[in-house]
Order: sequence, then C-alpha cells, then structure tokens
Amino acid sequence: MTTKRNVYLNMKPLDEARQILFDHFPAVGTMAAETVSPPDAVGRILAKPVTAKVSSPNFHAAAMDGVAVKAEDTFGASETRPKELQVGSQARFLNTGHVMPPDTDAVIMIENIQMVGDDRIRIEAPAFPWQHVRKMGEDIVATELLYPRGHMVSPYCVGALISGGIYDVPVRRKPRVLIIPTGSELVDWRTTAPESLKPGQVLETNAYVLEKMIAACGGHATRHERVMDDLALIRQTVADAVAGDFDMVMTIGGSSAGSEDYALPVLQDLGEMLVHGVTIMPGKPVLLGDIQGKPFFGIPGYPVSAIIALEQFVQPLIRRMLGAADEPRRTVAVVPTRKIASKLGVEEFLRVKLGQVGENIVATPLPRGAGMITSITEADGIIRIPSHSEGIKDSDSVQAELLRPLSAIRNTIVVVGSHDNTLDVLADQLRAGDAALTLSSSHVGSMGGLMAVKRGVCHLAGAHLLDTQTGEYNRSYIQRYLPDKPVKRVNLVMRDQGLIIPKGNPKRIRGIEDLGREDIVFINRQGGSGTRILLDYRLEQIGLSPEKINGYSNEEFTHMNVAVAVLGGAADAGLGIYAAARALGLDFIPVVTEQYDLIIPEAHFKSGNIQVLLETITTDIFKQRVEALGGYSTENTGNVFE
Ligand SMILES: Nc1nc2c(c(=O)[nH]1)N[C@H]1C(S)=C(S)[C@@H](COP(=O)(O)OP(=O)(O)OC[C@H]3O[C@@H](n4cnc5c(N)ncnc54)[C@H](O)[C@@H]3O)O[C@H]1N2
Ligand code: MOO
Repeated sequence: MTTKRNVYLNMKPLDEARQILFDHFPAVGTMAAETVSPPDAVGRILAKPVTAKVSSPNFHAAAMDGVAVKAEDTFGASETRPKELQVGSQARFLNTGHVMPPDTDAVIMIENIQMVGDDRIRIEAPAFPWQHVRKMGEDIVATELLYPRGHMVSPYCVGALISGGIYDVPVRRKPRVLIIPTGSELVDWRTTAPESLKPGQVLETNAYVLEKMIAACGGHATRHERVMDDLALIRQTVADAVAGDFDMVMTIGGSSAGSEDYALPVLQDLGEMLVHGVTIMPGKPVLLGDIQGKPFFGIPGYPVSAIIALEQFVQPLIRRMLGAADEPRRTVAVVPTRKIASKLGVEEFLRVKLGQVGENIVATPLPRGAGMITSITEADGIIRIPSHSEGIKDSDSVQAELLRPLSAIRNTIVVVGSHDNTLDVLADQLRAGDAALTLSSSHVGSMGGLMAVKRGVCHLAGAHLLDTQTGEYNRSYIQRYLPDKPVKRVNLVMRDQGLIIPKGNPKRIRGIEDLGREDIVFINRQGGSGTRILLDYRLEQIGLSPEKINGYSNEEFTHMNVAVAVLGGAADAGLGIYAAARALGLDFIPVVTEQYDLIIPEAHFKSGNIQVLLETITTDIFKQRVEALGGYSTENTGNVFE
C-alpha cells in the first residue's frame, strides 16, 4: 500500500474546465451513423438530414363521410333554390379516407344531403373546391426535409418517419461508456441482504445511477463489477477498457486526495491529465483526462458529487459526440426561506425544495452533504451560488434550475417546522387522493416553523411547544411570536414522549422518577428543544432536581441520536418519541402525551389545497395508519382552535 497522496494541482472554474474538455475533444457529431427502424429510433439522434420518400397522403382523399362532387356542379344551390345531382355521375358516395373519384374535387358531408328517390340527392348549399378533401401531399411532400441532422427522434416523429417512407432511420451510434466503480468497501446489492450489511460496507449505487443518466442523454453504459482499491488492478481494468471498444471510460471513487485514491495515478500512467479539481461543490475532485485519444473521467465517489460531475462534463460531451443540442434546464425566480451562506471561491449546487406560497415560489435548502443522495432525490430545483458570492439573503430573488415541472410545484403544500412521522403518512395519503398533492416538509424545529409562518414562506407549520406555566401547547407561543399574523391551529396528533431504554429494560427503570438513581446514566436533548422543555417541566412537577441526574448535561440534537446513544450503551435512558425507540428495536416507557398541531395562516386556510389536507387528516384511513405506527392518538385530530 502506498502512502503517497495526491494534491490538486490546479483547480479550475467550471466554465474553464468544460472548455478544456470540449476543446480537447472537438467531438461534435463524430459518432458513426447506423440505421434502425422508426420505433427503435425514438430517443436517438439523426446522423443525416431525413427527406421524405413518399408524399402523405399520396392521393387526394375524402376527409369526411358523404358524397364526392365537382364543386362547379353545386354552385348556386341555396335553401330557397336547392339543387339536385345525379348519383353515379355527378355525386358519388364515399367514406372518410377513400380515394376521390376522377373529376371530383369536393366532399359534401352526409348530414347535409337529402335523398330524392333512389338515385338523386338534394343540396341546399354549394360546395367550394377542395372542401373536405385531404389533398395529395397535404401533410408530407416527397423530397421535403422531415428533420435536420442532430434532431432527437420523439414518439410523435415515428408517425412522420413511417408516413414519409423512411423505414431505415440513420442515427448516430450510441457512445459506449464503461463505468468502473472502485473501492474495497463497496458491496453488490444483488448479493448482500440489507440486514447483513456490516459497518464499513457500502452498497454500490453510483454505477447504476450513472448508467441510467448516460442512457438518458443518448449513450450506452456498461457497469464493470467493483474493483478493489488496488492501483495495479484499477490500472489494468482501465487499460483493457480503453483498448477494447469503449468510446469513453470512467472510474467512480478514489478521485480525491486519500492514500487509496488511485484515479489520478492511473491516468498519469496511462494517459494525459487535462483537469484535476474544479471549483464546484459537490463534484470538486473530478478528474478529466485523455487515454489514447479517448475521454477518461475520474468521477468523485460521493453520490451527489458523482451526479453533478456527470451532468456537467460527461453528459454534455456525449451530446456533442452525438451532434445533439444541449438541453439547459428551465429556470424560475425563487425566494429562499432563509439566508444561505456559501463558500467563497466555489460554485455551489444547492439543492432546494420549492413550493408556491402566495405570489412567490419559495425555496427551502436541503442538507448540503455530497454523500446524501436524498438531498438530490428530494430536490425540486438547484440554486447555483456563484463562486464570487458568499451566499444569498432570504430577501434575494434568485434563479433556480427546475428538476420538476412548475405545475407539480404549484401542487405542493409547504410545511415547515418540527418533524413528526405522521407527516409521512399524510404525504402518502395526499398523493393518493384525487388532487394528487405533494407535501413538502422541512424540519427546522417548532420555533423555526413559527418563524417561517411569520415570514410568509410556508403554507403551514408543525409545532409542539409546551407552555410550562399553563400546560397548554402552542397557543401562547402563537400569541407571542405571531401577534400580527392571523392563524388557525389544527391538531394533527397527540403523541407519546417517553423513556427510550435498552431492550428488556435491564436496569428495571419504571419512569422519570428513576432518573435520579445513581446507577443510571441519562442522555438529554439540547436546550430549547420541545422535548427538553417537556423534561424540565416534568422534573419540576415531580420535584426531581436536574443535578441529581447523571448525564443531564450530555445533549443530543435529535430523537434518533438519543436512541443511538441508548443502543450503543452510552446511556441507560433518554427522552424521545416512540418511533425512534421502535426504529432501533429499543423499549419505551410512555411519560407524557404531547400535542402536535398544524399552524395555518388564515390567508391559506380556505385554499383548496389546505382544505384537501384538512379533509385528509380526518379520514378513517389516515387515522388508522397513524394509530398503527404506535405511540400516537388521533382523538383530537382535525380539531380547529382559533
Ligand atoms: N483531504 C481531503 N479529503 C477529501 C477532499 C479533499 O479535498 N481533501 N475532497 C472531498 C470531496 S469534496 C469529495 S467529493 C470526496 C470524493 O472523493 P473520492 O472520489 O476519492 O471518493 P471516495 O473516497 O472513494 O468515496 C467517497 C464516499 O463515496 C462512497 N462511494 C464511492 N463509490 C461509491 C459507489 N460506486 N457507490 C456508492 N457509494 C460510493 C464511498 O464509500 C465514500 O463513502 O472526497 C472528500 N475527501
Ligand atoms: O466537492 Mo465534494 O464533491 O462536495 O463532496
């Protein structure tokens, strides 16, 4: 094993790095042509201009059911002076699509004629020439251009291609790409049961994601099995791929500066490095190179970094090789829900949730870790914060690239505040309903939710704020923090908070009163959290002083982290919701039932989407699903407080 580490030689801004790549591979439309059938051409790029071989229709055709006539013979007909025509010579019955008989140039619809005996018809209006006739070549004229080269064939195009007699469609061959995931920690999902995953093992995902993304832009990718962190092995795999019939090769992982990051040494051994390191985030350590005239990419291992690197470099290069146009994403002006700091000197691809609240489309930032695939799967858009900017203010209107259509974003209810698992049930039920609404929730704590209501950047907030003076939830906080904001408060659920303890309760804890025992170590929540307020309130009620509790000053920030501390043996008990205990197979002693409400500004309360939400939470199916989670009660669900 080598201990030599790579250093980023010369980080380039995104535009410059792209230019270096495109200049080095001036590959526009270089893929050879091949022919495929019209249906198989869908999604492919035309290698040549396509001109029609035949006209469509290739004869004059009746466009309506009725009689074919010579327009001239009908001139002068009116209601007061109807005309009669002889069937067989002056008028011939035919149906939509039939060939027009010789010497006819118009069709009169069947409903506009009267029979006179067996062989004459009466009309009360003249026909004008070519009325209700689809003339030869009306749709497509033989020899005319159907599509220029570089056009992407759509399902609609198949109709025009076949009608125009193009049965062999010239398209560019798909660039063949080999994807080589590297990393000794990677395991194959097909041979690894999820329960058997050991610490240190990571399910290989990127090769699958990239394979589909390459297919989406017109390439064809092959996934190599994962290669261990072994310089010689990776080098051999890359060398074989380049010598074979792949047009492009990429490794995933090992692109940065770790002692086992081999993408750069492999490239240096086999070819020429063009760029190592781009001032973007995620995606910084991407490596661009040339091995024997073929593009080589060292794609960073973090899932979002891999996706961004692919979108910024690989997909555009593939489109160029195919001679296809670039497909910039639509952008829309959005207002961030809070101010967002960003590092100077790097262009950040910030993933955001979007929703239309009042006049504005508001953007809530998602977690920024490049290792979090959900930060991009949950995203509706991407805000690109330029490298010269230290971030964006919450009042700034900025552009976001859209990952979902605007119509879907307008159909989204934005809820901000404390997290609760029943919101997931609600999201699912809302989507299954006739309106197919999306619930987009951001978890910033109860107070964060109230502040979002105050600033008008959400449709509603979820909160469970206990007033220790009165024992009431939320009301006094609303009075205090939202004095000028008329809101309605609707109960979503009552939920159990309780002691999360090890399976089997080895220390025979009975309740909060036991937290003062000398043999028990507690794990606390951070000051200001709803749960901490609750604990302190409860301790005061039973007259147990915090100093008596071992571990009272050890704080965690989430219910799950409290449960993890208990599971790992760092603590014997912590206060949290039942769902967290259940997720880790721990035991739970209910302590109090707390109230979780939805706080809805009057301005939104009457809106159709909110009314659907309020109906949904009172349905039996919603309540049953919530009760089935355990630790919840729906006795007050849907109750409205002014
Ligand atoms: N000292 C420094 N460390 C790191 C830097 C740096 O500048 N200095 N850059 C960080 C950045 S930014 C990124 S991005 C990562 C990417 O580095 P690598 O390309 O070397 O990626 P790995 O270390 O191999 O893997 C990172 C992470 O992703 C997981 N992974 C890798 N491949 C796959 C795959 N095919 N499917 C699923 N997951 C994968 C891997 O297990 C790691 O957890 O480096 C930072 N470090
Ligand atoms: O820049 Mo790395 O690609 O964020 O995680």
